[in-house]
Amino acid sequence: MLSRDALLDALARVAPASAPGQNVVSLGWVEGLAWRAENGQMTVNVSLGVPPDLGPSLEPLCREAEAALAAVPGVDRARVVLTAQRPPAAPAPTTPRGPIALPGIRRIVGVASGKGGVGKSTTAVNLAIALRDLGLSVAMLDADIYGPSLPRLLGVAGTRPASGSGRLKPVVAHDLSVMSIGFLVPEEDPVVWRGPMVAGALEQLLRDVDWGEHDVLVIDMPPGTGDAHLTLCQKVALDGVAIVSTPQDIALLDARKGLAMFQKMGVRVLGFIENMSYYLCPACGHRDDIFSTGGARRAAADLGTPFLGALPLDIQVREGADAGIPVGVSAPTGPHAHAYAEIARQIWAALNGEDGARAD
Ligand SMILES: Nc1ncnc2c1ncn2[C@@H]1O[C@H](COP(=O)(O)OP(=O)(O)OP(=O)(O)O)[C@@H](O)[C@H]1O
Repeated sequence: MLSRDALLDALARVAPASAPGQNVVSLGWVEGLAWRAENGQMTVNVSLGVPPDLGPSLEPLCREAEAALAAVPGVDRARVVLTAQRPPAAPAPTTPRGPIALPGIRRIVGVASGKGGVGKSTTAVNLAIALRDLGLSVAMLDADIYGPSLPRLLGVAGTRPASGSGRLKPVVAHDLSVMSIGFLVPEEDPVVWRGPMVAGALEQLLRDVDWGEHDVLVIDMPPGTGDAHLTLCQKVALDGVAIVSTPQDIALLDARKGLAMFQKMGVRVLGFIENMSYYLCPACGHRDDIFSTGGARRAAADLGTPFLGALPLDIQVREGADAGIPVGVSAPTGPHAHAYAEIARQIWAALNGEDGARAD
């Protein structure tokens, strides 16, 4: 049985030349450590938070750490990534702002869209998986009270959360700690709540849940700009939001509205993500820009907002969503997982102020 101690012992043998007598564990560089079976192979994911100036010179150390971990009995594969260390003054491990305190959650990121059906929830789930694969401990809140989709997308529809000492425990799916109104209300019941009830339900999902300790909480926000957004922006210490859009003009118009709303609420917009951006033929690899790709990139440039990346329209993404096994889980080394990983890395860097951007 693999244990955290065995993995830390292996990492304690990895010593950077810049710090004689020390190792990556004693230096406090091990920020994320997670392991799980991927396609029958026990895979260990580690993120090392290193001083920003040392980053580029430490790639060989990463490979050394991967070799040390792979030598631990029971480990088939190891993946080690570097992230720049947070400044020591960062207020970890709690997020103090916002009236709803979530002690134990270090960073909170929202995934939003200006309109429905652009693939926001699918993107949020795959980003959460990609953050997990950076070695981070990840929780997810489905803030779509009217149309919760996380239970289905994560293959845990029909699960009832356990409760203990008056608080609900998140449901664990693919190593993510998840809460959704969909676990509490039968899926076929249309939720016909008025605004204040939505706000109340959301607050309960945040407050009355024993979230535990996590590096990041990913909130799948409802589409559009409504009551739930106001509640989340006012009551939760959002560190930033990413806005998902498709390349079509109409969706972008809505995305711009979303951007304006968050800016008005003083929530930092981390950037735009273009979903269903292009079509990659699975047979020949040909790329087809069916929707005149690049709209979100251009809009981001116009609006002075970062562009976080483009994701293909792909049947594997949809099939994974329908089956409750996100494509990042079923094909962790495939091109989709890679595209989500690139965006997740930028988001994590931005949340930790490593992109040079100022948190508003
Ligand atoms: N990149 C993609 N390639 C193929 N299909 C996708 C992709 N992204 C999402 N989809 C599919 O598009 C549909 C809508 O996705 P999803 O439910 O994630 O959208 P949404 O924006 O969250 O919708 P809503 O706001 O209405 O909840 C789903 O069938 C999903 O499988």
